Amino acid sequence: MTGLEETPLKGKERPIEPIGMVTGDSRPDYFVFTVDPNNIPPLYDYVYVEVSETPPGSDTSVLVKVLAQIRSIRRLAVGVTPEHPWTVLRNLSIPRGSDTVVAVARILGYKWRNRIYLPRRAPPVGSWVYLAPDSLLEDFFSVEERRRLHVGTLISRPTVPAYLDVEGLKRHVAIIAATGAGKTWASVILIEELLKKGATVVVLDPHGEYTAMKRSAARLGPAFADRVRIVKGRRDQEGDIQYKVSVAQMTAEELMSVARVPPKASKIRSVISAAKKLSHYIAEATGDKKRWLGLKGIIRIVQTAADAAILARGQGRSLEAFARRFNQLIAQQAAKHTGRDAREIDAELQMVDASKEEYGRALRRLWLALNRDVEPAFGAMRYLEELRRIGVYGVKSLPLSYLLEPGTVTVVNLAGLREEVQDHLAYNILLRIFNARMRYVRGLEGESYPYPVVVVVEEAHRFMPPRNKAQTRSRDVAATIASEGRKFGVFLVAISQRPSKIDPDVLSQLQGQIILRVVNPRDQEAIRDSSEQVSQDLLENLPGLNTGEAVVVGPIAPSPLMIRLRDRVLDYSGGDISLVEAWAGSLEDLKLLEEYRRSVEEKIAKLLGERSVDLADALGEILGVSVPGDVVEEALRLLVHGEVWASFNELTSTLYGEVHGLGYDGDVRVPLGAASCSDRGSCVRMVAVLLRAILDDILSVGAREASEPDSWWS
Ligand SMILES: Nc1ncnc2c1ncn2[C@@H]1O[C@H](COP(=O)(O)OP(=O)(O)OP(=O)(O)O)[C@@H](O)[C@H]1O
Repeated sequence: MTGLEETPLKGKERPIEPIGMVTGDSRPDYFVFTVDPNNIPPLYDYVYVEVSETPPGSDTSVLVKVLAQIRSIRRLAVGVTPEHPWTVLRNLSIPRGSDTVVAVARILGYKWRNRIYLPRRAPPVGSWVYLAPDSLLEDFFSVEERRRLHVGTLISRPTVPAYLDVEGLKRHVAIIAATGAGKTWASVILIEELLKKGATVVVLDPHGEYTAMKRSAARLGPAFADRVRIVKGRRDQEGDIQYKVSVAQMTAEELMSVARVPPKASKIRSVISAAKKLSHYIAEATGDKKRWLGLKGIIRIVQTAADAAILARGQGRSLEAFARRFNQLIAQQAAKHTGRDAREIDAELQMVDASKEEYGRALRRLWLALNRDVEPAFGAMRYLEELRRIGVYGVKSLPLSYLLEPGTVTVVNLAGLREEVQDHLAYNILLRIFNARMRYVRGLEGESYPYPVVVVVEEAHRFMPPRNKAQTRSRDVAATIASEGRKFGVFLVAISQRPSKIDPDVLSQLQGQIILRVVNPRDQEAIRDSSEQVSQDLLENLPGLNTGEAVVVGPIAPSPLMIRLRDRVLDYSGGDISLVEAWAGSLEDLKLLEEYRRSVEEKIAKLLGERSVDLADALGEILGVSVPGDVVEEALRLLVHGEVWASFNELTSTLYGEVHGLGYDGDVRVPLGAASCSDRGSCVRMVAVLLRAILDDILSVGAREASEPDSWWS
């Protein structure tokens, strides 16, 4: 049979008018057709041709409707060229509609017994091309009702819903797009649909963009009002509960890397790792884990080591004197808290010292690091104190039940944390989830969870960069989840604007892809390299997508889909800013500045025992250097807009701190009463740290202890 004879429905039989005819290059995967100039469909619309095929499992050929999507349309000039001068063209009358319109259509396949197959034959030249009716598209792209995730409509057919297949999540998903193209929107829609399916979802959210979902959860229905939960990484961020990592379960190396102790600071490192080692023995001997196992406990041990080193210097400067003093001082502190006899605890510690080689070795390391100068101890305390202020590192880990709950999305708000800490928390959370599922599946002892978990990782390139580009803790566990998560029911949804900056081993395992507008050629290449399903012509279409339009490929889509994402129900923040709101926010900042000023003035007055004070004078008095008024203003601004941490060493009357923001990043060390300002920047930093110390009541020890009662995990 020739192609024309094969064309099935002609003349009167035709239920709908054709809009074109296959005229050009025709292959099993695409064909070129000439379009009726009075009936030109839009780009990305769907057409079909009827082709005789022998579907798999069938031994006779049948006529099937092969669906195709229009990927390009051109009008060809007839009789005129762009070289024709205007004077000639003006006098030519070319009737409208007489030009030749040629379209290229990418074949998507045909449906046979509920499955999609790709044809083995090219549509015959001369075949009629029809606009696909909605019913054909609905059938072609249908997903079984209980498996479907309703994410939008077909890009060119707002009347045809687009569904993803929840079972496709087993092969993981990447959401990729240029910045501002709608990645977070897409992920929020996916989360809405997963919630409706009763999924357990965890979102690692470095910018705190997803926290707004909680406020709008009830919009999904009354049953969903409590289904969004926020766990915060930083004490002063938005969240229902603080995430906690048990310091005791971290290695000393891990602790020092999150505390950012430089590799070259060997004495400080030695002090921290020795104190950490000792904390286990001291907690055991005193029976008071809460007091000694967390960061506070390790800081207490370092402080005690510094005190013991100073005392030992006056007593023959020997390791023995140091160890004796150290054990005594620890025993005294422990006795105060436990009500036990100090001598009894001291004797117990001496026994540990005598019997446990590790204990003696740790004491020796402390002595070697501190016998000449106790500065490394203060350095160590500064690093640990900075980490402690974040609030995430404590005695016990937050129980997994706060992170994983059936039918609930838990947003882990990582905003405001340094990169190392974000990475460490991501690593800790991914590992706990993976292990909990593995234990459940294998029936092992320990923390486990009975339902599959979807982990959404925003800014995935931060956590899983290529091995040769950057080192992160979370990459290896993400790679393990990407390759083995399927077996244990842990699925990744990784979101990024820079796929080229995601480890290719991980990216290639994310077989489902939701790709929105991508302009950068390197990122387009990364997408092509990671997925066999993204054809060159799809890639070429990516820069032309509008915000909220996406290409979906992989097991999550019934067939490669081009969709317009639906409106979301849940809110998120971090979309384009509204200028009106932003400027109104600046008035809020002014208010906050005033509040800070008033609060500092009151606290300083109390500290100095006066009724009222001039802020610049009073700060100058505490520091021992004159402080100009504009420096105080700038330091207040830094408190409002930046991040300022402070800790205080009573023994040396020295304030330590760290400042980030407004171009003042840096460390600060201020001997109170003997400070000096080398330049304006250092002066601003110094005053900001002092203000922070005053605001947080850490200049008066009694007030600090009172304001921070030990919680069960800190
Ligand atoms: N499907 C959509 N329909 C309507 N508006 C949308 C859609 N998707 C995104 N937008 C709007 O586009 C803007 C950017 O969206 P979104 O924040 O989701 O992008 P993003 O790719 O996550 O950006 P970033 O890279 O900054 O995280 C927002 O203002 C959002 O409201």
